[in-house]
Amino acid sequence: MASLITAKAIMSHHHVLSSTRITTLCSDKAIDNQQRKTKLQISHRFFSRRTISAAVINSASPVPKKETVEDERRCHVAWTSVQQEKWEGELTVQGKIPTWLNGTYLRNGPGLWNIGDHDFRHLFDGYSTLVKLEFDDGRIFSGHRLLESNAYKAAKKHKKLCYREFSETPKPSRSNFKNPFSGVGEIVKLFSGESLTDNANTGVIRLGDGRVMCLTETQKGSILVDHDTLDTIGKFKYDDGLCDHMIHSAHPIVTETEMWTLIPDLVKPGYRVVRMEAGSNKREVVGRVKCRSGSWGPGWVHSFAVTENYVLIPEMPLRYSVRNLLRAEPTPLYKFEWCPNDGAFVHVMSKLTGEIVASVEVPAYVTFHFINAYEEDENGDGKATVIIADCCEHNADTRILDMLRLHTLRSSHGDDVLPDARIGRFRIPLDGSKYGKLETAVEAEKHGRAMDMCSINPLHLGLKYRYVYACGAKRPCNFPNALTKVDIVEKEVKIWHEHGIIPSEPFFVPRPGATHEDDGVVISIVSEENGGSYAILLDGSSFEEIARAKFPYGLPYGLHGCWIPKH
Ligand SMILES: CC(=O)/C=C/C=C(C)/C=C/C1=C(C)CCCC1(C)C
Ligand SMILES: CC(/C=C/C=O)=C\C=C\C=O
Ligand SMILES: [Fe+2]
Repeated sequence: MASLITAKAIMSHHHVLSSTRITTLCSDKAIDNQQRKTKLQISHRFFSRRTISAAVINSASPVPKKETVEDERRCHVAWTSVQQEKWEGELTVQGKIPTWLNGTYLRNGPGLWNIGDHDFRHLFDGYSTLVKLEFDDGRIFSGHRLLESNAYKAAKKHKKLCYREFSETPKPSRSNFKNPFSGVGEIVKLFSGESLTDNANTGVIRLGDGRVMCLTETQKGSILVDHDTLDTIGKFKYDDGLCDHMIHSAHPIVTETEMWTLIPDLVKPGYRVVRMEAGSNKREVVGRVKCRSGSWGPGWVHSFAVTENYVLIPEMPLRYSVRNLLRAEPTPLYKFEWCPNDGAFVHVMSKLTGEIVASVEVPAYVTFHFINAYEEDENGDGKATVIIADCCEHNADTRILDMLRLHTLRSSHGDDVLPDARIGRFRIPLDGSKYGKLETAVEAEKHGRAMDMCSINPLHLGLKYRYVYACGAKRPCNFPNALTKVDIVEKEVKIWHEHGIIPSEPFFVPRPGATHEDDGVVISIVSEENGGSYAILLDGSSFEEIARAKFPYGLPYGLHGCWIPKH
């Protein structure tokens, strides 16, 4: 079977699409490489020859020459760059989409890992690629598109890396090689934010006022998009003086009325807790917390949690490191360092007053993602005595960061090499105690000792809740390869898995009017071993398949998504 497929023209009330040639790569092993490259060049409108062939060979740097063909055969489409900048079309649905599900699921993630002659090293380096699934009366209109960040546009124009990505630093220009002051210049560019990426490849959120924004950990990587066309609208301009802090959490907490986020301070280690009203571009500082550890840098903060009345600020022992920030070549911990001897902490701030109401030392932990948090009133007098906060916890093992290197992900030999993870549950007393607890919420074996990329019913944000949807594992694996539903009250787990798949974050959408927490659907996009991919819809309660819709081409792994209801 040839690996070129033509997507038919599709017309609907607002979709007038031209016929688009699209390409799958890993599906047809027999096709001759050279022939394949030629076809790609013909069918491809956007990428340079080198970009295409690099994507075909799909090599992570550095890969010995003789390995490339083997690598290509082994390579999973999850770690294969998208083959064109955009595509749009209707997907054929198998099964039945619930009639109430009308709106758009938008997913962001790194989808292009090479530019010019340069192959990226880490999963988080890739250029942002948006994928949409528009549910319309039982039909699915889909598409993907690369985000037009300055980092991506510059890379395309100059055919090289131009900004600092998660693990990569652009090479100094030739004229700067012999310049003894170029090092100082690089430091200035780093600390002024000039050299930092705006490649907003981590998540996408819908603000309460309806604006849709892609995000990463650099503040300049806050980019507005049109969720229908996937067009890049432009930078989100924060109308406050807080951008000089350069970085923020990649996971703000958004409701219909407000957005909360954390801004780490690299100079005076601490975090600003900020709030922005829906409709505004101005973040207000609600409070500031100083880091407790004596180390130079604040703990890395990818995400955090809120309850009804409090903001939880994690201070992980995985800390920003000035030494590693200044290094051109990455270390196994990239921009961070592991400082367990300096302690691990969680701080709790009042949303109303900005006061710190608890600051406890906890056992060492490593987490990208907080799941949820809530207040508990143990005395039954209406006053919160303890805060419960759950996160995807990697057993205080920092190896997970380096496991997400593309070469490691691509060269899977069926070995069981994914480090164990669990649902870590913090208990943070509000009585002035010095210590908090960190326990395993549900026996990790039940979800294959993998746990990340979580979602909950958004109506339970900051409140007591029961169900976590996340990626788990069917071992052996080198990456989470199953979808899981965890009942954290009954401590039961449901698993959905098919051989050879890599599913992205299971995203829960509640049914309007539902009275049960798990009454809704779970959406995920699955990359298949044979080079294909499909969108899957699971029933939120039974966790069984309701419908699926195959893409006419393979899509890579993606990170986080959001739901934009149709009004
Ligand atoms: C994709 C994801 O989850 C995380 C992306 C993180 C990024 C792009 C971090 C970038 C950074 C720099 C370019 C230098 C300063 C530190 C840091 C925020 C890690
Ligand atoms: C994909 C991932 C971890 C998987 C490990 O089990 C973490 C992603 C973090 C960024 O959003
Ligand atoms: Fe994330």
